[in-house]
Amino acid sequence: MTGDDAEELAVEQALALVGGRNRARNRADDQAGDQVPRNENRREHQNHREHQNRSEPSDPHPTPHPTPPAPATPTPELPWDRAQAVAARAGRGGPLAVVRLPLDRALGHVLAEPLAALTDLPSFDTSAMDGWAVAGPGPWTYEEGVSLLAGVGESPTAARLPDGTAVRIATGARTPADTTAVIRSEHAQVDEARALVSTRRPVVTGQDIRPRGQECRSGDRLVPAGTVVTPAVLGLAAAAGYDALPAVPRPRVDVLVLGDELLAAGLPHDGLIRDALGPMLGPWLRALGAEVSGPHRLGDDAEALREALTSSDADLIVTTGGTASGPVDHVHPVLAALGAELLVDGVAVRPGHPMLLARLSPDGPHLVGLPGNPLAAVSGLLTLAEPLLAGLAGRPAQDAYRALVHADVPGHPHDTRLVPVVHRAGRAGGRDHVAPLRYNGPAMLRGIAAADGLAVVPAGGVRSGTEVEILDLPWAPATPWTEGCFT
Ligand SMILES: Nc1nc2c(c(=O)[nH]1)N[C@H]1C(S)=C(S)[C@@H](COP(=O)(O)OP(=O)(O)OC[C@H]3O[C@@H](n4cnc5c(N)ncnc54)[C@H](O)[C@@H]3O)O[C@H]1N2
Ligand code: MOO
Repeated sequence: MTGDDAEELAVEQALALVGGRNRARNRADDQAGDQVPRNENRREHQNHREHQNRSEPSDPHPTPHPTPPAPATPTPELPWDRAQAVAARAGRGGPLAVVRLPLDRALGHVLAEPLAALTDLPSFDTSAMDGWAVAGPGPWTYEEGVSLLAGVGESPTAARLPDGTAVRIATGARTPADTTAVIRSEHAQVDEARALVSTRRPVVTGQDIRPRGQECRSGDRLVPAGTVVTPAVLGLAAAAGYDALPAVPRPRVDVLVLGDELLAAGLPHDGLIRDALGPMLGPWLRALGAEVSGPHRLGDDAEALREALTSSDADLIVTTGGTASGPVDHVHPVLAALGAELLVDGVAVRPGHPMLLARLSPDGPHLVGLPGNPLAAVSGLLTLAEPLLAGLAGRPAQDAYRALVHADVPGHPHDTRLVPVVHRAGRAGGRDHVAPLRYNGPAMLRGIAAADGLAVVPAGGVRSGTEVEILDLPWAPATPWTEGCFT
């Protein structure tokens, strides 16, 4: 068994202990990763790290080890939902820029202003069917060879339809003034010899006519600011007279991948592994509406990291790895050296608890530090980067939704868990639900690759049949369309 496997096993064993019968806050049970006190004196606290694994004095089953003094001012990890809220607030902090984008470049952007109709829709009374425009009660006489077609301006012969007459009309053609109704061609009897049209069906005034302004009047608000420009919004905007849309520019994101052990190609060898995050984060962040630069692979080089942070002109820098306190984990020391403000420094969530959110300077970019373990990085992406980007892009937060979970899902003793799930339709009268997926250890992507969401599992776990909050993945149907999502 590799070290990683052993670590996963330890995590799963710890989680298996939980399932409702051991919900006491007991850090000694936490084999998923011991707790790093979060404050500015991280190095000082490393000296106390060995003590963090031991039972607290209130533990009903204390270990025989002596209890060390607690660190002076430990900053607890933020609860998961608070961390999400801090990130969302950080994203909404500044005024939004507005650009006017031609329709063919606006897909996936967020509307900076409401879309107000520039015209009535339809902009004239329109035939909804191919058939006959008629005036008054039938039968109606018609003039051979005269047809009203879509796209043709007002016909002098048919600008007004006299009572008792009919004119051939195509779907989308403007109806002449005084038209009572349109008779569909399949409902009309045409007596060519007498140039007479009749119908056996009752004729309702206005039938198959789309009156001007039926869908909207000029100036009506069609969709609000904050709407993501989908293909349908593009169609509506074009119909309503727009050539360009007022949009919030995409937030620019630099992706910095840290780690000397990472290979950009080929098979793992000699202790080196493939970088799984570089290829994943660019498309994922684009799917969240960002314009992405990178991945820039910096190795474990504090100076390269400092240089990349100070020279970035992005709105958000996303780093991967180096968030913990190993000898080459440079994120915290470099942020401290730059005087960055830590808005979130550790979150009570598994996987991903070392994730962090910082602001490099009061008007500088934000930085989301994703832990290196790949599923932990996904957790940080959804907890911190997604709400932050939603704010920067002017996109309203998605309403949280819940779904039934089929199967008991073990919880962490005191932290939230994010567990890959897949939506399943209820069979034989059963309700739609989500099923948790295996291979959900912090270093694994096998579960999330098969998932369409992450279940937010509260501390202690949930029983089968419980409703849990679901975070959609960007490729799940409920999420906004963005151009180049998978390119
Ligand atoms: N003493 C402690 N050690 C660790 C703790 C802790 O609380 N105390 N937390 C553990 C947890 S939980 C996580 S998550 C990781 C976070 O570590 P870092 O953010 O510093 O990440 P690294 O140490 O650089 O890497 C961790 C792991 O992930 C692999 N990795 C990194 N980058 C990539 C990548 N781009 N693609 C694929 N795999 C990657 C790396 O090789 C390591 O195996 O810290 C624990 N340790
Ligand atoms: O449990 Mo860590 O947060 O591996 O992700």
